Amino acid sequence: MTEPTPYIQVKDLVFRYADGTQALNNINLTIGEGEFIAFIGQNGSGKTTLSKCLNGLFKPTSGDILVDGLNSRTTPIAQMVRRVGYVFQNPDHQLFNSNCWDEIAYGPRNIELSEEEVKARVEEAARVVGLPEENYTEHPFFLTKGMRQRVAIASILALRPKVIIVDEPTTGQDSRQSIEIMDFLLSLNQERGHTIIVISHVMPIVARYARRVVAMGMGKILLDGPTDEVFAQTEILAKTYIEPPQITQLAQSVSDLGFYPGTLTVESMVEQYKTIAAKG
Ligand SMILES: Nc1ncnc2c1ncn2[C@@H]1O[C@H](COP(=O)(O)OP(=O)(O)OP(=O)(O)O)[C@@H](O)[C@H]1O
Repeated sequence: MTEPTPYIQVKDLVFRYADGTQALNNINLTIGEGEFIAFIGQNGSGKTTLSKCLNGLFKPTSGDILVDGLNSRTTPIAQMVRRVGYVFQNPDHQLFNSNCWDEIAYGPRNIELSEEEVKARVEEAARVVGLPEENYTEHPFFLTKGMRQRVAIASILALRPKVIIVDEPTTGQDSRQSIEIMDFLLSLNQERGHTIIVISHVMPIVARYARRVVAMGMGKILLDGPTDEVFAQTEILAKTYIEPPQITQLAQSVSDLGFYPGTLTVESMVEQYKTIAAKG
């Protein structure tokens, strides 16, 4: 597999909040173009803080973050958000305009694009997320949660960032809606070339969609690698109270029969079962 071109480089990152809480401790991380990554870890492990550092909302206490060659310490936030977008966990914390059009237009207007360019970007972003034209003038709060999330993503897309970080995209959604939003993020990754980072506590979703997992604990990176390899590291994961998906746990418990301990999906488990059964 060829290595993706590096787009974000995090070097010895430490982040401390104003009250002295050290949320990130010596983080080193490279994120490439076109990756689909999940940040996992128990509450308070530093996932959100790291994400806000990556898009320039927070400046490092020490260490450096280079995005597209620009150092986040010295790069104006308007330049950073054009490269790394962060979609809040709860769209209701992000949406504050009285209609969808103004919501999506807010970012492009804020970076002082011409009204013509703003219009083109809003139309494009609305089309990509599947927001019907009749909803343009509607207040976002009258939409379903799934649709509000799409408006939140559209408002980030309108800035055309290479990297989109989505904090807990499936919280409060049923399984059909979760698959819908994750399939949509996958299409942004595969069809439009965006690097996608999701923060998630839902391990079957992580197993199904992420190609790489960064597992955090106490402000540090505990594991970073291909999803199957990370989920095979049960002892390290247990330290941060992360349980691999049930299907992975099942494969691990019968690995002595020839099942791969990094099995991620039911489909893969069934295929392995057929092969093992055929051998008798
Ligand atoms: N505004 C703040 N001021 C002080 N400490 C904070 C602040 N926000 C977060 N923290 C602390 O920083 C640490 C990392 O928190 P962070 O929200 O980044 O973790 P997280 O992994 O995203 O958690 P969650 O899964 O609950 O969203 C925690 O100890 C948290 O209590």
